[in-house]
Amino acid sequence: MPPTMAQGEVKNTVENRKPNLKPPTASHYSVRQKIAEHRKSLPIASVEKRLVEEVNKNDVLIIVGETGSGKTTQLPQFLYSAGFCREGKMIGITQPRRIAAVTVAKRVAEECDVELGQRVGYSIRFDDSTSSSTRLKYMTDGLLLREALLDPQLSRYSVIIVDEAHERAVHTDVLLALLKKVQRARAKPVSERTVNGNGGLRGCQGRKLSPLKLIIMSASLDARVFSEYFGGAKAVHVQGRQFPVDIMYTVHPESDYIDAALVTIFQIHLEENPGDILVFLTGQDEIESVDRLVRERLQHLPEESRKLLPLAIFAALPSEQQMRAFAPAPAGFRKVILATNIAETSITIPGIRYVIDPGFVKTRHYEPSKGIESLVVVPASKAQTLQRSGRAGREGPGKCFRLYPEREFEKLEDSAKPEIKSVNLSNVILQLKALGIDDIVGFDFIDKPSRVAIIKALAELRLLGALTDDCKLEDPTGYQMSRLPLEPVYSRALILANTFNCLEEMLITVAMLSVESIFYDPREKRDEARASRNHFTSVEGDHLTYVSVYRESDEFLEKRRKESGENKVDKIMKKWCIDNFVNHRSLKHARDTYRQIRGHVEQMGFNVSSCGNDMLEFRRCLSASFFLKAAQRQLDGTYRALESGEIVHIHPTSVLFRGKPECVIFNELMQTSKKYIKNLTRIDPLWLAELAPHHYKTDE
Ligand SMILES: Nc1ncnc2c1ncn2[C@@H]1O[C@H](COP(=O)(O)OP(=O)(O)OP(=O)(O)O)[C@@H](O)[C@H]1O
Repeated sequence: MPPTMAQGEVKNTVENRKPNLKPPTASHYSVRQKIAEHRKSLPIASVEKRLVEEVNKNDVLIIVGETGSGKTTQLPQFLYSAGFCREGKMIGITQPRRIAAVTVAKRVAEECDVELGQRVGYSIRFDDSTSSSTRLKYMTDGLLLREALLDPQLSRYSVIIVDEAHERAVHTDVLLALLKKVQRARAKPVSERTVNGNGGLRGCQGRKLSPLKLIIMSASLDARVFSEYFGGAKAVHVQGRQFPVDIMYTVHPESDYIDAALVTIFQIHLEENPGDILVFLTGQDEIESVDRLVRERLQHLPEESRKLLPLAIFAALPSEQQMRAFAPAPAGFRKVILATNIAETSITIPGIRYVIDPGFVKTRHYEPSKGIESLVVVPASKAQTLQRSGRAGREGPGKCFRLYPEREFEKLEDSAKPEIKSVNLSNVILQLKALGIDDIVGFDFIDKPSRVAIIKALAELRLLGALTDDCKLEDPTGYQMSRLPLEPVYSRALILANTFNCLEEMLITVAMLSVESIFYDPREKRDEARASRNHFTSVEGDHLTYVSVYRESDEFLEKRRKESGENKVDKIMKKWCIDNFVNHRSLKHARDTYRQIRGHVEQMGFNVSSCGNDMLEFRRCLSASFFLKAAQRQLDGTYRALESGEIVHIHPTSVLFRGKPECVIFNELMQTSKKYIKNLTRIDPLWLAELAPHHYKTDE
């Protein structure tokens, strides 16, 4: 698995921004008027008074409303006007996804006619646009969890709104469980608030706090599960949606949904009224190949029909590139936005009138007994499908093209399985431990993860040195690991690299592993691509190769930056990437991630040193870090993963595919036609016993 990042701390505050003092213009008034009319027209507007009353009466309230009814943008404003931010208190609104937190905050700031970062702001991993005047704070649920590490009673908040709860993202589930505890703690008299040890919250003493209001918002109709979890909490339904969306199905199943999506894109482009298109695909690779195919097919159209602009949105894309999809298309052009399910909920992309939904989603699947985590493409659920079509009816009537027959829709699951049931729990458990919650098996989850999954994660955390043998958070390693916004195995790798004097190399590795595909391998030019990358391919494996790609690009960039100046950097980098068959977007993202994680480890007091050309030391450090994922070659040329005993194969994209070394460590195991291991380094098998003796005991 790539080192999927949890949410982290904050930077770049806008505390000192000056207010905008320009006098309003006529066009400003007309924009204000339009916004006021728009707000009044939203279905939620007619129930403002009732919702405020319900929030006053109930400490937990569940609000269910159709997509686009105005929940995310309006409810916080209603509560602000009703006085919930008196005495400097804040309303926190959490989202499962970063992109939603940012774009909705921007929109609400615009609606309130304030500068982003003043009354309305957002806070996501490594990016904080809030100030001391912020009262409506949009953020990811992971970020609020991290805030709870520093302020266990969330004392600055009067209300927390948990949005898109039906998605059941792992952080949302953990957050809801934590909020239940915080609510109880804040309801107690001050003298009883310090609850330590099993199931408690650490450090809850302090001045008197008002009760915390909790609002859970969801578009799906099943509020029951949340209501039961919160002891029969009241649910309110907001009726109505803003604009109708026509749903179209295919007559027959499509054998190739990529091709079907392409055909539909061009049908809409050539035959339908103006309006942008949003297509839901499963991942970066798919998005990039559809992007290429759209551009190729456009070349065969007459000049006047070529005004179609493909744009991408996926998680690994740097924020500023994601934001391009939100800008209006150039005059006369139609945008076609190729997105993963990160564009599925909460967001409004201006201009979208058409949605194309092939009906699939890539999700994580975890087999705790084998410790295997993989990404699998599965049919989307009904709830996801409804969210997708909802993206088309937000500024006017829309159309949604589902690329499967209607009878298939009926067979879909109502909602996706809670993520907590299908992920490696080591990250979640480490966070709970850091929050002072010790009894994980007895913890009050909405849906309990399996006992095997909990036990496996606890064992992994013990092996990584985060927990003691009796599962207590180990000081200082465990605390340091919980502070880094990374999966524990990668946090541990960075801490170890500090002692091996190769922190710089490990930072590069972790950053490069956090992007989906660093190399660009067009099918028709595969040999050419490999040859052009020969000079930075390391016979020792993929990690060392990533380090040399990163370094070479860095050196090249530094040299050119001096020669040509800052503003040409992006162009120069793009050319270097094309020449070397490196994915420009991925490398850019990896460079960003490197800077961010480096900031974190420096804040923790680590000195970023490099082992220079002594790659042996780096390989030993990789072995010490990833010893849980080691594989040994067998007589028939296949490999056996030492931890699970699974028979695995080196993935053809690995630089070790042909080399077939005796023993390797790897980061990712994926199941397609076979079980493949990806991101490998050749190691000496004796290192395992030497560097991880607690796991690989030798018989003497
Ligand atoms: N960035 C934006 N630009 C233009 N209009 C927007 C923007 N964000 C929201 N809107 C408008 O406000 C309406 C309500 O959006 P809001 O996000 O509050 O709805 P919601 O009920 O939370 O929907 P969902 O459950 O789909 O997130 C949208 O349908 C759209 O018309």
